[in-house]
Amino acid sequence: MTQPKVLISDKMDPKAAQIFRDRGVHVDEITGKTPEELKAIIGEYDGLAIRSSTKVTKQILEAATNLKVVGRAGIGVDNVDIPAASAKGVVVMNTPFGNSITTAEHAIALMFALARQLPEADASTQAGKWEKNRFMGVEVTGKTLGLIGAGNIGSIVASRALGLRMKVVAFDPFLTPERAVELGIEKVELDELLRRADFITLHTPLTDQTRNILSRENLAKTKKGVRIVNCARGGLIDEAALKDGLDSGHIAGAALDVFETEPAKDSPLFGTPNFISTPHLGASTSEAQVNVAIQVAEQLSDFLLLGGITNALNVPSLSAEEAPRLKPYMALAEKLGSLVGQLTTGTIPRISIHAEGAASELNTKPMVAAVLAGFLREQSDTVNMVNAPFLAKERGIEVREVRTEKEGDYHTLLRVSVKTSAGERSVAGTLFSNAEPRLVELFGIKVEAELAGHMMYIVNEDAPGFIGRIGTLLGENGINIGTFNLGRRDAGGEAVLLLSVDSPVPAGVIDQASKLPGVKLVRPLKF
Ligand SMILES: NC(=O)c1ccc[n+]([C@@H]2O[C@H](COP(=O)([O-])OP(=O)(O)OC[C@H]3O[C@@H](n4cnc5c(N)ncnc54)[C@H](O)[C@@H]3O)[C@@H](O)[C@H]2O)c1
Ligand SMILES: O=C(O)CC[C@@H](O)C(=O)O
Repeated sequence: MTQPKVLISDKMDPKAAQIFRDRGVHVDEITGKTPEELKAIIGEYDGLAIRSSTKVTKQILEAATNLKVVGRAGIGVDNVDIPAASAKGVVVMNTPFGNSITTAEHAIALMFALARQLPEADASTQAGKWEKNRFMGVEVTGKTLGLIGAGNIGSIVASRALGLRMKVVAFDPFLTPERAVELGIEKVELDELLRRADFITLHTPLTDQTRNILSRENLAKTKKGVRIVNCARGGLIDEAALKDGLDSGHIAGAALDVFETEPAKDSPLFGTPNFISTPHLGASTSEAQVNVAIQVAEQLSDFLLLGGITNALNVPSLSAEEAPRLKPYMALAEKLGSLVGQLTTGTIPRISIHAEGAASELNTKPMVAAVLAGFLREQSDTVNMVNAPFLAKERGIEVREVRTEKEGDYHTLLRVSVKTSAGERSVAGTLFSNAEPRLVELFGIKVEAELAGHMMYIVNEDAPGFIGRIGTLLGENGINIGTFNLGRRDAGGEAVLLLSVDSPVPAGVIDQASKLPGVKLVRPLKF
């Protein structure tokens, strides 16, 4: 076996390089390269270890002719084009949990800095002003902390805040009532959190649902005098509205570790009184950096030397023998899970995976994990096939697995059913030519669709003229339709339409589509 080569392209604790060397992996540490410079050298490497500075784009991946694995020493992988990596067969791994405590501590530090105006008081004192009367702070004891996102980091923040004798309310649609009780926090809706919180701290991934969650409209609903901390991802807050809220005095303070555009070298917020910023330092402690460096080096070495897969975001853990047969089933399972995840809201007490015909004879565990990973990806960008079953358990989702050897209409079939407040809902798919995943049933309606790229799901009354109207609307907005899949319960009854489109459908167009005559529901989908 030739010695695998790994490139560390972002500043990382030296323990990572040491582990690679000790395990017999060749390692180069070359940081600070431009994308063009990285493109020129990436072809030499089997593995790439990164933090957040390196952007692993489609272009970089195209030039990475030998690359087998990308390892993110950290949690968020928004700097990696995962679909492009998957398409190239490059495994993407992260190191969940390694920096959670550190990031939670940074959020608490920023909360205190806001409460006592520490940066401004420090600058004034060191300027020789001794402005004792200018800096009147607030206590955090007895105040209400509003947590948006109560996952790994959010729940650590909650425990620290409770230790500070704060009251903690949380908005997280995927937080079960049992978990909230276990954490000692109160689960509330977003509007209630905005109304009640003295401090707000954000701990969600950046997804289509969380983008701009503190929009201008939502910021206006906050309590006067609120203080806001964001150590999660830029893009969760409307920065212009935040600036206006600080200027008007409605918002008493804001601290951002993350910005919509990074590095943030110029922002209208800079210089605003009661605004504090740090340059994405959430994970920057020696302890966290040692944790994530060790984890990423061990994971990449295991993969390159032994084929072991840990904390992968785009592939299941599989043995070498099973892999070829299971691969198309995994893709089908992931897509069905993702479809259900995108089309259901709120907490789900049960998810069932039913393998029928040929599928029932295979190892269904990775398929179940793939369904769960696809389903939970809407809620957490750190989920993978390894941690999806644990995450499902933590969220109180009962997972059922059923096998039926007898074939039905199809030689092989996977069915995913979820229990919702509206009853049991299920989708099913098969493999065409034993390799190509196809959706064949959607909530009781027969369809035949490939789940890929950007799509639209529409429920409408089956009536003449509808297809023309939706086609015209998309055409007028420059959106090209790739495929068109129709299904209906009965003639003149409820019909579903699954469209694949060549580009994302803007929210405004979704809104217009939902107002077309006879339309009951429109949802954008992404696979
Ligand atoms: N500043 C930094 O340096 C730094 C360091 C580590 C992590 N992070 C970021 O912090 C964030 C949280 O990380 P984590 O490890 O806690 O992730 P996590 O996946 O454990 O938790 C995310 C939580 O957000 C919740 N959520 C998802 N959609 C939501 C919605 N629409 N509304 C409210 N809640 C929603 C999920 O249910 C989940 O509980 C991530 O974006 C991560 O990239 C930043
Ligand atoms: O590597 C860093 O410094 C930031 C890491 C952080 O954003 C993460 O998502 O883990």
